[in-house]
Amino acid sequence: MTSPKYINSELSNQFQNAVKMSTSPSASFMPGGSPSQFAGSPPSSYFPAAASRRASMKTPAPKLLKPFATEDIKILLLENVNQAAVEMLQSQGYQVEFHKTSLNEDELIEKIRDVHAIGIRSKTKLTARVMAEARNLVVIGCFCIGVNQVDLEWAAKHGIAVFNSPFSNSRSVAELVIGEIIALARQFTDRSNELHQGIWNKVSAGCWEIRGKTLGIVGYGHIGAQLSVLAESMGMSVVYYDVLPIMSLGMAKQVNTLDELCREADFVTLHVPALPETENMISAPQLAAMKNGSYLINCSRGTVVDIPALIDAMKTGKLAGASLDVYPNEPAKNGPYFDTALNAWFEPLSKLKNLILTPHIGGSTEEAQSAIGVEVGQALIKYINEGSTIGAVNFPEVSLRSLTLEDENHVRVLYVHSNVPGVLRTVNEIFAEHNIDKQFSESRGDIAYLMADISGVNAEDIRELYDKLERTPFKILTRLLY
Ligand SMILES: NC(=O)C1=CN([C@@H]2O[C@H](COP(=O)(O)OP(=O)(O)OC[C@H]3O[C@@H](n4cnc5c(N)ncnc54)[C@H](O)[C@@H]3O)[C@@H](O)[C@H]2O)C=CC1
Ligand SMILES: O=C(O)C(=O)COP(=O)(O)O
Repeated sequence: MTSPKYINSELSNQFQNAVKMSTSPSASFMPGGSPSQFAGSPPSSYFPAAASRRASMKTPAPKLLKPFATEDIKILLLENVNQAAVEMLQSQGYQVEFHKTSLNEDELIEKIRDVHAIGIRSKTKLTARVMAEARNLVVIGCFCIGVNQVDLEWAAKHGIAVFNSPFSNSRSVAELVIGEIIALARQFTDRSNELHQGIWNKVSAGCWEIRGKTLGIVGYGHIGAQLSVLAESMGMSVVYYDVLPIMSLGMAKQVNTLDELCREADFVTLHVPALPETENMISAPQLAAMKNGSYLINCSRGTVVDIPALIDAMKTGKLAGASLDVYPNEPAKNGPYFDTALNAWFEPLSKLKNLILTPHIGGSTEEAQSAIGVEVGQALIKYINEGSTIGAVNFPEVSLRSLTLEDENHVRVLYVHSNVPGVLRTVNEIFAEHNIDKQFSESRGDIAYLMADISGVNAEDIRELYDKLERTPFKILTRLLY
């Protein structure tokens, strides 16, 4: 990491000056944080002992160490993340800036510059270009399942941990799909639209029960497996295709190829992540392999279905219906128009019969959103306050017991580094003069992460530890909590 991250407001005059030059939080900040000592471009990456004591003096109990002045931490929350998360983060004393929508790239670059943490959902694209502008960012919270919107590798290589909520909205998606299967089989969105226009159209031709039909699930993960159980309970047979061999639930049967699944299923539903391998996974050849008069449902990602090919299959009657919740270019905020300039296929699509179009609402239920808010909010707090990376999607997972105020002469070292030979020897030489209470290290690909609790250190020792770790050639990010 070229630009270090956190301020030391006590131990260095240079840093103190930076702190004095800093501005108060802008008017758009949510209430809850106290006036900030936040430096525009903080020159150091460690947390101040005196500031932490200041913070803990303000809140004497409980005895969980606030290892820095929590009110210095800035968090940007986009895309209307749930209020449960907003309140949790505010209650830590962090400065929380909240926006209902995602931001375009220029706005995002402007906003991300000084924040330590950002919370997003599926719309906000955190590209290398955007993240490179973030001077203090140490953690990203994706308040959703998908993490394809973040350049995970770049983030890891620059010491930025990414967390998500791997299954808090799975049930909501599975229930939506069950609703869509019945809606498509009975053409009920068409009947409803007709009656809204005063047209009574009582028909049974082309309308079916779902009992006894076959559901083909592509991607038998959290959502696919949950859906499998629900579908069987309603009398459907289930086949699934996955790149991994996965134990089936109930009577579901794994098939060997996508082609086989397409040939067997009456309903094909997609539950794979956005990956290069899943791009246009359902295109003309797969649609051709599907049964005549079958149905397609996509609640995964817009990249997975080739929409022009789907339009053709609907127009020829090959498909009797389809349901889309996700699209290649989704708008940043709610509003009257879908951007037809970006999505030339939108107009022909919108005119098709028995085609359900929903605005990416698969995970949008009260239950899912509050559970996600709590889960990701907690992960952010654990990482910021304690360095725990349990549940991170791009980082080695490491945790040590919670910090306490038992020993004031204690420091927790968080050291993200390149996974190369010789690091532990070097680091342990740096630690050698002190008492290491606990140390844990884990690697993931090119990145490794070491946490160590060291006791019997004074402010000077801490400063020295920090400087020495910062000078190591394999360092990506050093944070000290005390
Ligand atoms: N519409 C919405 O609001 C929501 C959409 N999603 C999307 O649904 C996706 C799936 O979610 P989960 O079930 O939680 O994910 P998961 O990670 O639990 O399961 C995905 C499954 O897909 C399989 N897979 C990966 N590549 C594959 C390939 N090329 N062919 C066949 N199988 C493949 C994996 O092995 C895994 O079993 C998410 O990645 C997200 O993009 C998730 C939540 C809400
Ligand atoms: O959880 C996911 O991956 C989703 O697609 C839901 O995204 P959202 O939180 O609605 O932007």
